Amino acid sequence: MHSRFHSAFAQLAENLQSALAPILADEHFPALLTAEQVAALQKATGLDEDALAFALLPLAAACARADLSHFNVGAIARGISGTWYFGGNMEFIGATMQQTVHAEQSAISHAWLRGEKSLQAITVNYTPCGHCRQFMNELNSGLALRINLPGRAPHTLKDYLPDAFGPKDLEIKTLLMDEQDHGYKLEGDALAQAAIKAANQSHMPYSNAPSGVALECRDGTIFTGSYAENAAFNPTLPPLQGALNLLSLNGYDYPDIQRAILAERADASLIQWDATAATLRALGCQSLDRVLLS
Ligand SMILES: O=c1ccn([C@H]2C[C@H](O)[C@@H](CO)O2)c(=O)[nH]1
Ligand SMILES: [Zn+2]
Repeated sequence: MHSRFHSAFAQLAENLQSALAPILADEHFPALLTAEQVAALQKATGLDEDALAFALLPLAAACARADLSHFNVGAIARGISGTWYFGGNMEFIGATMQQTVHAEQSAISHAWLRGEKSLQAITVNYTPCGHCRQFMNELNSGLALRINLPGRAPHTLKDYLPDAFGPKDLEIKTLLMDEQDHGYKLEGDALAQAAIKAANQSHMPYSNAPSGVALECRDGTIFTGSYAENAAFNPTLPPLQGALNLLSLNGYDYPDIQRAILAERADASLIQWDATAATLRALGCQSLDRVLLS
């Protein structure tokens, strides 16, 4: 089991610990539970889905990388496929606060990048901040998304974001997690192709500037992140954040990054290159290349 889970795991109920132990045994447990695993955990614990998600939250919070605040937020996004995706907040020392990933964004981006088509619910250990409520309002589940918080009755995003501003106000019909393919040809080596593929799936209806990042670890594993824009612009999740989030959730660390590639258009209205290079440099990674989409 990855060391970040040790103390949270030790505090879980015994029946949950026994059922989870084989799932968590892999150092690179992908921080998600398939529908079958969720069903098995329910059977072992007698918990309903909502109660099980709350019981698992300490493990999601253990995925947080809150090196600045030491405030660990955990979230579990439940996909319509039945898979559950963990998320934790990520802070990047040596970068800017704007690079931070909130736990809700982490879980949602995780689900999206793993091919989930829509979300049913999200369980979080603290009340979601305004930025996260706005981020969630970009999703194709819309205001119907269920939000479960400890000690509160389940509500929907509609309750937590009254009088909402969103994609509709800008006449945008394609929403986050809707299937998208911007059709750029896959070229170059495997890492370059992974970055282009991620850019092809990006959600950028406001700028029309696709981008994707691919990170290669020393053991050859590749993680990709797609750019996810938001109607309110600032809650946008850059492509590097998506890739770093997956890498970290899968039990890898920044020194494991061997090579990084950003795919974007040279003539785009918004450019990721400088922010991507700056954040990677802060994490000790100097080897960033750029593939130009054309
Ligand atoms: O809804 C929230 C509010 C805050 N945080 C994180 C961001 C930052 O890392 C830390 C302090 O705000 O908590 C979240 O992940 N979700
Ligand atoms: Zn937030």
